[in-house]
Amino acid sequence: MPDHADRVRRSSLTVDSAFARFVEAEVLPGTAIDPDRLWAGFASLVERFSPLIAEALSERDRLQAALDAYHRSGQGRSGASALPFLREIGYLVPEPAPFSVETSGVDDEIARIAGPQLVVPGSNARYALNAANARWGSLYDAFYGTDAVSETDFPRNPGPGLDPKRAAEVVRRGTLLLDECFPLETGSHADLKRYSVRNGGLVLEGASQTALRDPSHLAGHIGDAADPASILLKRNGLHVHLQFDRTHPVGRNAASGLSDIVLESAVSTIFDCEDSVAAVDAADKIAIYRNWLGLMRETLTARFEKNGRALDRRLSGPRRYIAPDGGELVLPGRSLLLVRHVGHHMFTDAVLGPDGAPVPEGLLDAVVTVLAALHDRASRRNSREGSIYVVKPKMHGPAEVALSVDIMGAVEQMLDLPPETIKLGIMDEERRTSANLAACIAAARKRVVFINTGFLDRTGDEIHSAMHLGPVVAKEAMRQADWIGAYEQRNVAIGLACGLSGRGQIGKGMWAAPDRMAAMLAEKIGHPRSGASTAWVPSPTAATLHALHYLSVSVADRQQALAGAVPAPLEMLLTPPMLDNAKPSEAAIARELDRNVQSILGYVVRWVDMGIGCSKVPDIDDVGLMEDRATLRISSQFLANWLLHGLIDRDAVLDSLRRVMRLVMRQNQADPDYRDLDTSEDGPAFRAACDLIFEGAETSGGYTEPALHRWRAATKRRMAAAA
Ligand SMILES: CC(=O)SCCNC(=O)CCNC(=O)[C@H](O)C(C)(C)COP(=O)(O)OP(=O)(O)OC[C@H]1O[C@@H](n2cnc3c(N)ncnc32)[C@H](O)[C@@H]1OP(=O)(O)O
Ligand SMILES: O=CC(=O)O
Ligand SMILES: [Mg+2]
Repeated sequence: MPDHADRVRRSSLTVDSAFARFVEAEVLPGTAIDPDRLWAGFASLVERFSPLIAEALSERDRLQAALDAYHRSGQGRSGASALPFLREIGYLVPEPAPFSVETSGVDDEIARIAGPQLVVPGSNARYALNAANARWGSLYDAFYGTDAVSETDFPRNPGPGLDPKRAAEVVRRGTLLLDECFPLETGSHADLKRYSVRNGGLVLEGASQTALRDPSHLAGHIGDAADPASILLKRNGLHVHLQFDRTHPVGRNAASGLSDIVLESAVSTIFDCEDSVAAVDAADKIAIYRNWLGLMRETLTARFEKNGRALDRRLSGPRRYIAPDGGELVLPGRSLLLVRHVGHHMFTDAVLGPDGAPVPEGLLDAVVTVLAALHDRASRRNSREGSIYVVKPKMHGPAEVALSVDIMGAVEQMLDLPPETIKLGIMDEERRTSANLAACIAAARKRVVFINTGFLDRTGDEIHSAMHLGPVVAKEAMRQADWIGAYEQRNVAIGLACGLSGRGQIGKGMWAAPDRMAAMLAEKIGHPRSGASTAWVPSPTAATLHALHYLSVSVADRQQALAGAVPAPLEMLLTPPMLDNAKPSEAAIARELDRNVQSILGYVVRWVDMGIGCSKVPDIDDVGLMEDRATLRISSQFLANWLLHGLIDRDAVLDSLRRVMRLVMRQNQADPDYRDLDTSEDGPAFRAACDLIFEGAETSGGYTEPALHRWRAATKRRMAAAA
């Protein structure tokens, strides 16, 4: 039950006092909206949309119940056999007639420039600032600091200073990039002694004089044209900044003085209010909204200590160059920011509706984040087009997309914004959305700016959808299942058919192994090759490395080549990933159980006890994996499924939880905030993990929030009582 203490009345709403103060004293000033109008507008939004949201949620449950009954009767093992049934119950809607999206006022970062998309938990100001500034990143640092350059062949110097062999390899790899992407008429960039600019062209001096094979690759320079401090190159819409400094430890060993290669990296960034944060009450929501507001007002700063030094972080400014024609070229210093709201199924007691019930949290996200973005509409520093980019996750099918569109329209009216100022990113991460993707895009045709394969949630929903059909394949095998191949291919083919090329992004999912950059370099080039114009990365360093893929592959050319591609058959998409007769050995089952329990506990302990919504959690082999609510949904749904079908039993799960909790404690020992946590069996994290697994089959959508929120809120209450 929500706690009604310390609340104020606003219109027909009852609002947490601190929340009301935050909105009235921090968000509203500087906008033309006054508090009375805001709260009255929000109250009518709540009154209008709460019943519609409730209806959408019960439609989810109706369809899942119909699927469950169908599956219990043993039907639906192939997509082909299930199609008539899925049409009959309204799970599948008719395909729309061919159409093209009509979104206008879209910034180039979304519509035209293919490049990495970073995601950052909105609760962390230090990371959020870092993300906003991650538009540019040092390639040399990214190579030097990660396994992108082999740590076995070129070990890192444990002491201070650069290891010369590793540094030389970094430079060699940088030169390979330059030679591949900016080839010379003759020779290699490694041979050059001087880069200079003459008559708007790049003059390159080595043993002899040479030039860029494609002179249009030169985009600008900084400093004296005869001996520039920097040269700016451009390929496939992305800029590459060559930094020259003959006093720098790297530059002094390079004949040309090249000391770094700085890549345009995170072209866009998603500020996340959803799966990477732990926000269970008004205080948590305020902290996240305050960071977003600070970004929109350009006032956000963070002070922190790193390597024994106090550091202040603030937003970077634009970068200025002399263009080849002698004019000034100003490039954004920051990533274009989008904001991800929570899904329709979330409610928050930061505000209580006229009936005293928590309001739909998505409505609060819509109003407060758009209100904060009004500050940017005045300065146009984030969106030069004056657009506001909202990413809406976990929508099930076109009716829910239409509902989001109506909510955005109502928010625009309420805040006096021109229609369709708010653009919509559609996460294609629930099965009913993938299966009706064209209709989903059609429902948002004037606002849609991206579709993205959120394959992590999508995997969780795949398991939940088939919960009663039988045991599903293990997590690793899921990546090879038919449905996922069809899902990824269809997303691109349908996105292209709906005219997203040049108007919005077709995006791919997260690289969830933040320390495995060599593997990322090898695998994630598949994304631009598949025709996707962006893909998610977990960190600025990953953004810089993933940018190499877009420099190398022209997404525009790939999209042109793929135009008219036929989407993989719906039957394939809708064939569930069942184990069938291939029951794993007892040892394999035990390993899979421990592996998933490890992911769950490692993440949940930090969520419930420390309020950290996204963590790097060591897996059973000690590889740090990014865990968020979506990966938790997979692990918990997976175990719930094997439990339901008798591959594991309750005692085995409890035994694994007990053993793995000890391992998790050991893995976290170095974290000073961790030691005093309650990791006992009665502790909130253990119990949350139990709820996630034991109640997983019956939890609507297989979502993790009910258990996480319940136990985090209980922990916060206990901490408040003890304080
Ligand atoms: C399924 C989905 O919904 S995916 C989307 C949700 N997931 C995400 O948003 C993942 C975002 N990434 C993260 O949260 C983090 O990278 C984690 C939790 C995976 C790992 O975090 P850490 O263990 O702290 O990373 P690590 O110690 O390697 O690096 C920390 C440094 O990288 C920076 N960093 C790491 N991730 C990010 C990020 N996403 N944005 C900006 N900076 C980041 C930090 O600012 C820090 O640098 P600083 O000391 O200069 O501030
Ligand atoms: O939100 C992303 C996902 O994969 O889920
Ligand atoms: Mg997701």
